[in-house]
Amino acid sequence: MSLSEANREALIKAAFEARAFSYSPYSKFRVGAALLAADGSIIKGANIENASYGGTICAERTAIVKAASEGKRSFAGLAVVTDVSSTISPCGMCRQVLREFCALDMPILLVPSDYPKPDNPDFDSGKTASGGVGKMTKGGVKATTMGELLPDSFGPEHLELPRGS
Ligand SMILES: O=c1ccn([C@H]2C[C@H](O)[C@@H](CO)O2)c(=O)[nH]1
Ligand SMILES: [Zn+2]
Repeated sequence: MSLSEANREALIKAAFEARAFSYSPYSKFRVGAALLAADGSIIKGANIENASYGGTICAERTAIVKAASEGKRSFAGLAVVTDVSSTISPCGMCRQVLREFCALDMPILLVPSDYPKPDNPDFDSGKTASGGVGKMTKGGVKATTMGELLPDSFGPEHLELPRGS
């Protein structure tokens, strides 16, 4: 699976738009996520914090729960942007929640807050990002996939397996 250039740009723009609605008075760390659904629509989500702290919901889960609860359960890509210029990866809990609905080869774009970063030989090299999964791509975007972020994962298909007695 791969994203067209137009879809990639639309998804990145939507992630920035989503970030504007972050409710993050405690961490002051805004996050925006945008999911491209199989029907071509884009669903946005922001992190929504809570005075209890533990009730906080990340941007990625906001987006996927918004989508799934409106009947969209098949996706072609995800983009995530935060307030920092290094690329930030979804937390463990979000990876598992995304895994429920996203194919292992679904592209995930991790976008720096200063996107597009100026040209740099590494940014279009397709090199593996240092110290982790994914490839560096145009504008400083780290491109990875669901399966790279959550290898050897547990998913809905495993509940269909025959059970031992
Ligand atoms: O991938 C991430 C990482 C963090 N956060 C949120 C949760 C919390 O509101 C704030 C700080 O952890 O950032 C996200 O939304 N997505
Ligand atoms: Zn998360």
